[in-house]
Amino acid sequence: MYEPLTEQKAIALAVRLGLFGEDALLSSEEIGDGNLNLVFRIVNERTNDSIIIKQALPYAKVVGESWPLTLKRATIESQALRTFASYVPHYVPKVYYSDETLAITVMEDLSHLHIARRGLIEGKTFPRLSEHIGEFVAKTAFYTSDFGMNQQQKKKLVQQFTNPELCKITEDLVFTDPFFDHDTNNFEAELRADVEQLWQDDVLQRETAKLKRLFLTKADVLLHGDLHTGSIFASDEETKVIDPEFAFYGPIGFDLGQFFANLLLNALSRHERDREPLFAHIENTWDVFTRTFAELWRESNEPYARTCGVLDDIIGDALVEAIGFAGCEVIRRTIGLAHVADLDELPLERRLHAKRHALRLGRELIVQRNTLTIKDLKHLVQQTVHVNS
Ligand SMILES: Nc1ncnc2c1ncn2[C@@H]1O[C@H](COP(=O)(O)OP(=O)(O)O)[C@@H](O)[C@H]1O
Ligand SMILES: CSC[C@H]1O[C@H](OP(=O)(O)O)[C@H](O)[C@@H]1O
Repeated sequence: MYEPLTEQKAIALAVRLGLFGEDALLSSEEIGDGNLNLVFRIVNERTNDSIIIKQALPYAKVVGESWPLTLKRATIESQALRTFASYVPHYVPKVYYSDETLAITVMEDLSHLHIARRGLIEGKTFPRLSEHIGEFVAKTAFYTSDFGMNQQQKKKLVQQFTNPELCKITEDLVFTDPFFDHDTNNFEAELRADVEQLWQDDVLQRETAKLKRLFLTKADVLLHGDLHTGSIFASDEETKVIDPEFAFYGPIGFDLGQFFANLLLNALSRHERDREPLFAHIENTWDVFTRTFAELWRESNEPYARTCGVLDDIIGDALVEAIGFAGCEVIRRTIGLAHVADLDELPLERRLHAKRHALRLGRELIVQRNTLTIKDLKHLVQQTVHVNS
């Protein structure tokens, strides 16, 4: 039977599963700071060995029981971690155990690393973050695509990772609600005029509709589905991606777009002189992604993989998508239901300035996505900073 764990019940579960030695002295702490789930850290105080037990609640934690949410997301998460581990084991936590009924994933404790969002807010640079995320996205995308795996097998994976309830959250919170006067939106009263301008922007809405349609229909690759900087643990040497409960088959540019957007949001939270490391990470992620994907492409059994221009078309589409999806993420993290600490922790005047900037940047990313290069993102940030402010 499903029941939500408490700190004590999490210890009892760890003992029942035999995850520690018999003489272990266990302590437990609920450390979840995300929007949806419980996360318990269990430590053997005698040896300092530790594990993480993550449990889905039957509702969205950030809203409460009025927003019921499938427990199946825990199974999607553990299966996605295992699938990613078969391609990039060094970039995901080890999964020790999972249970569909209890909606739990027991995994490696990564507490020696920093959540990338918090580290970036504190000014850390994580020099290898972009190299690692570029490789993570390229390998998981290629090996789960029709170019990197048996195409019949891929159709089975598409079924396995059909994730309608979690996709619906993204369809609503990323692609729809922020672009209309919807009651999930949440923004400072001082931003109302800027937001109302956005709601009346027909060009923006038409382009966002195209991006939403891609998200709804384009089953390219197995995505993480929520690859923001709060879903990444990092240090100077290591990077680990967590929390793939939104995993599903979607457009190749989506994970890159989420990642770029959250780097851009952190850049906007900083003084102009301190933004360069974020732009460098964006450009390097893209370089590593394209180089790695192109190398893997040579392994493809698809006859069209050897047709001149096909790889360029895929990479070109990925960039246009990534820039457009980044624009949607920038806007929703500014005025939608789920914000980012990078902006929300700024003092009011700086916050309002950064959020107005984010709204303009998000719009231009969406509307101009077909003509921008990766290097243009930095210039776009510079161009959109002072307009009308
Ligand atoms: N494997 C892990 N090791 C250490 N801490 C973790 C691990 N997984 C999650 N956490 C902690 O729990 C927090 C919430 O986890 P997350 O998977 O993002 O939950 P949610 O799905 O609710 O967003 C993370 O920010 C991190 O502090
Ligand atoms: C009501 S869910 C809002 C938001 O939360 C998810 O993020 P996370 O679980 O990492 O905190 C996801 O981004 C959803 O859009």
